[in-house]
Amino acid sequence: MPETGDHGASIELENLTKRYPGSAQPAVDNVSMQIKAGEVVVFVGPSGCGKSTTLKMINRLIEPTGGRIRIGGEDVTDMDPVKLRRKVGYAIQSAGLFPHMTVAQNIGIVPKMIGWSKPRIRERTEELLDLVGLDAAEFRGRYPRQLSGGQQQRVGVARALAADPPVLLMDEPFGAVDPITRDHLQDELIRLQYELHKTIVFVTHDFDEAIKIGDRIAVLRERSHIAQFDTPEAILTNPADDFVSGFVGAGAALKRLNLTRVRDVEITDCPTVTVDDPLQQIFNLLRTSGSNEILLLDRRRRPYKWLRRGDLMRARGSLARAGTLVQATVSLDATLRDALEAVLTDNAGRVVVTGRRGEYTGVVDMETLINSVHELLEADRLDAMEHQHELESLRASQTHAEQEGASGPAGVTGPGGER
Ligand SMILES: Nc1ncnc2c1ncn2[C@@H]1O[C@H](COP(=O)(O)OP(=O)(O)OP(=O)(O)O)[C@@H](O)[C@H]1O
Repeated sequence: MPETGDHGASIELENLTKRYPGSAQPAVDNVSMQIKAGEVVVFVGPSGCGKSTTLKMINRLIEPTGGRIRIGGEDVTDMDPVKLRRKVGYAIQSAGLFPHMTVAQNIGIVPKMIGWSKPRIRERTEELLDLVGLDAAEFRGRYPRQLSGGQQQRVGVARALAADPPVLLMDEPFGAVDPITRDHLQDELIRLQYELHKTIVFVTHDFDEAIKIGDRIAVLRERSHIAQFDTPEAILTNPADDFVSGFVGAGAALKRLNLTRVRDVEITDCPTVTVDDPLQQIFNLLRTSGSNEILLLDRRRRPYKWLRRGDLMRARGSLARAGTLVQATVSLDATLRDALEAVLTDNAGRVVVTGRRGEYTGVVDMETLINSVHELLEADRLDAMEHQHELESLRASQTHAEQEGASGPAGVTGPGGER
C-alpha cells in the first residue's frame, strides 16, 4: 500500500485580490471560496480570466495584493513561502522537470530541501514511482529528455506529492499531452485520489476534463468572479446563467456519462478459462455454461481471447489459432463514456472490465449501460426539480419574512450560496 500519510486540508480564500503593477483592473478581484478537505475543485473559465493567478496565490508563487488564504484553518497569507510550499504540492503543464536532474533527483527535491535522510528519500521515490505507474528500476536514473510526455507528466505528479503535502495544486497539468495519454493520466489521477484523499485544486480550459475530475467545479468569468460553484451534476443539469450554459456546451446528456465510473454500474460475470486449462475442459464449459462464448485468460488472468464453439471446432486441438483477440478493455475507473465507446465499437456489444493490474474483473454490456444512463438522467432530473423546489420555498419564506417586517432566516444571503 502506498503511504497515505497526510490527507487533505481545507482551503479558504477570503476576498482574495491580485492587482498586477501597471494594470488598470485587478486580474483577480475579491474572490471568496471554501474548499473542503479531501475534495477536488476544478477552476474552468475563458483564457485570461485569472484561473492561474488565483491558483498561484494559494502557494504564494504570486503574492496577493489583498485578502487572506487559510489552509487547514491556519492563516498562511504571511507565512514564509518556503514553509508554505511543504504543505502544498504543485504540478504544471509540461511537468516542468529540471532537465539536468534524473527522475529520482527531480522527485527528491522537496524532501532533500526539508532535510530527509538519503534512504528515506530513496524509499519515498520508489513508492511514488510505483504510485504513478512507472517502474522504479527502469525510470529512476533517466533524464527527463528520455521520457515521453505522459511519463514526464507522471514524474511531475510524483514530484508534487513527494513530501506528502495535504494540498496539491495542478495548473493545466495534462494540457500538453495527446488526447489518449491525457485520458489515461486523468484516470490515474482519479485512482490516485481514491487512495490519497488530498485536497486538489486543478485548473483547466477543458470543461469535459473538469467534469471528469472535479468533485466540484468553479466556473470563473473575468477577474475570477465565480459564475457557479457546484457539483458537475448540478452544473450540467442546472446551469446558473447563460455564461455557464455557454461553457457547458452541447451534449449535456453525453457529458453526464463522464461522471459515472464503470465501478458504479452492474458488472456481470462471464464464463472464463485460462490458457493452462485442458481443451476438453474448455469444450465442456462451453457446452454446459449456457453461454455461446467464453473468455480465455492468460496466465496472469488478463483477458486474451473470446472463444465460441465453432472456433474450437476449427482450432483442431490448438488454442493458438482459435477465437478472437480481446481488443478493448476498460478499467474499473474508466468512465461510462469510455465503456460506451468500447461497447459500440465491439460487434458483440460488450466490453471486458479489468482491475488495476489488467486482470479480468467482469463484463459490461450494452443493456446495462443503457439502463444505467436512463437511471442517472432520471435521478438528475428529480434532483434538479427538488433543488428548484427548495429555492422556491426559500424565496417564499424570505418574502413572507420581509412582509412580516422581520429579517430573513439567519445566515441566508440569497439563493445559490456561493454563486
Ligand atoms: N505577471 C503579470 N503581469 C501583468 N499581468 C498579468 C501577469 N500575469 C497574468 N496577467 C494578466 O492577468 C490576467 C489573468 O491571467 P491568468 O494567467 O491568471 O489567466 P488564466 O485564466 O489562467 O488564463 P489562461 O487560461 O490563458 O492560462 C490576464 O489578463 C493576464 O494578462
